[in-house]
Amino acid sequence: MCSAIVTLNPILNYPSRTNLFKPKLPNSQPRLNLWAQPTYRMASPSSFLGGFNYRIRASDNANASGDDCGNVICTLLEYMGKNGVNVSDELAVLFSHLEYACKRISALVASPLNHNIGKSFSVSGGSSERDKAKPLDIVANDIVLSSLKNSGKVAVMASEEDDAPVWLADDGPFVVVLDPLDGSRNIDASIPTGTIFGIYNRLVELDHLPVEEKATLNSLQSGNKLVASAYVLYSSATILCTSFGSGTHAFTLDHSTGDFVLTHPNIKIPPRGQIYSVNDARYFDWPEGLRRYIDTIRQGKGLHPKKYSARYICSLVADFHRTLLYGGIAMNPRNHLRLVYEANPLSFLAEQAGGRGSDGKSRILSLQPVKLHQRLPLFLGSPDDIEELESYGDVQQKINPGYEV
Ligand SMILES: O=P(O)(O)OC[C@H]1O[C@](O)(COP(=O)(O)O)[C@@H](O)[C@@H]1O
Repeated sequence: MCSAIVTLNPILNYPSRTNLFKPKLPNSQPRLNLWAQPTYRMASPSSFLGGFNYRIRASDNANASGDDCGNVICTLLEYMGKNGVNVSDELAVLFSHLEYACKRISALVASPLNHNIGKSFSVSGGSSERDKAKPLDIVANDIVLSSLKNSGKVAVMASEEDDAPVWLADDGPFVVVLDPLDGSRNIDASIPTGTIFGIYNRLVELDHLPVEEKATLNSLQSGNKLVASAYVLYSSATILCTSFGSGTHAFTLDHSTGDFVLTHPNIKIPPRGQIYSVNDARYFDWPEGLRRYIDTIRQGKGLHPKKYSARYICSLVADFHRTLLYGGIAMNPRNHLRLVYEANPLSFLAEQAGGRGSDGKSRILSLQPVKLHQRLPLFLGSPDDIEELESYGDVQQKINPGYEV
């Protein structure tokens, strides 16, 4: 873990860069030398955090293997290199393009112009008014699609916003599944939103199949085959939280340099929390087991003898991010969230942080998706809380009348 000392520098010192958000690794650039000259900056540059002096000190329990970059400011790109988790160059290129896409989405959701986007769009689809894609969903989807195309590393992209997966490159080593802008109906009130993505290897044994078929089958891989996953939270800070299969780590966007900087190495979810997160206006549609569980923990009569508190933003990435840091359970007990685009990537991050992802009965990552847009009940969080919840048996909401709000 790192500890930080932050002091205010009265002279704001933004670097005069014109290309803050350009991808660092254009597709065409050969990357043989990617890690040869690490660009570590020593701590305390006065420009960092737009005028804050910031020192990072490795604390006693800092990862001895050095995978948190030790005592220096460490960007996501650096972290992926030799002194960090040492992912393949191909995965690093893909991630740098995803990073770029998410910076663009971050700028978009914070832009004073985003409310105008709705006026120039008409969006169809969705079974109810609330299920319709919003204009920003479509724009975010296009941003990610173009970044993935440019990366040259992706065979197929399957997005929550598209009816079918998009085949991009026969020789792309990866498959990307994503929800480009989760919680977008919160945007008009400036409530946090997020992007979620999961990355699989392309299944080369399917290469001979027709494009449509191999695109679908590649995208329907079970969550335990994930190579990496991540979410990006667009909130008071823009945070990219990721796992490459060796722990869960979060990076915060430094708007003054355009870098995602490692701020939460090796996140460990508390074994138990004291917060439950659910839309409890649905209480009367819940099964008896779930009602009993929530009634019990609210009163402090559960296995953890403390009264639980409720927090519900109604934006999955934000509710999950808080749960990862503080512990407890983030849940949506009805068939609403998607296995492929949301439940699998977030369960991977939860497990890598010592937590769990469950549908109320089974481990999410062990489920075999049968449909791209398959929905299911989702419970994410602290291992002891999830275990206690599951012991109530009947926690999946079967009544799903289609809520207006
Ligand atoms: O209406 P509910 O059941 O509270 O669902 C809220 C959940 O739906 C979401 O908005 C996702 O739904 P969409 O994919 O339809 O946008 C999550 O961000 C949020 O956690």
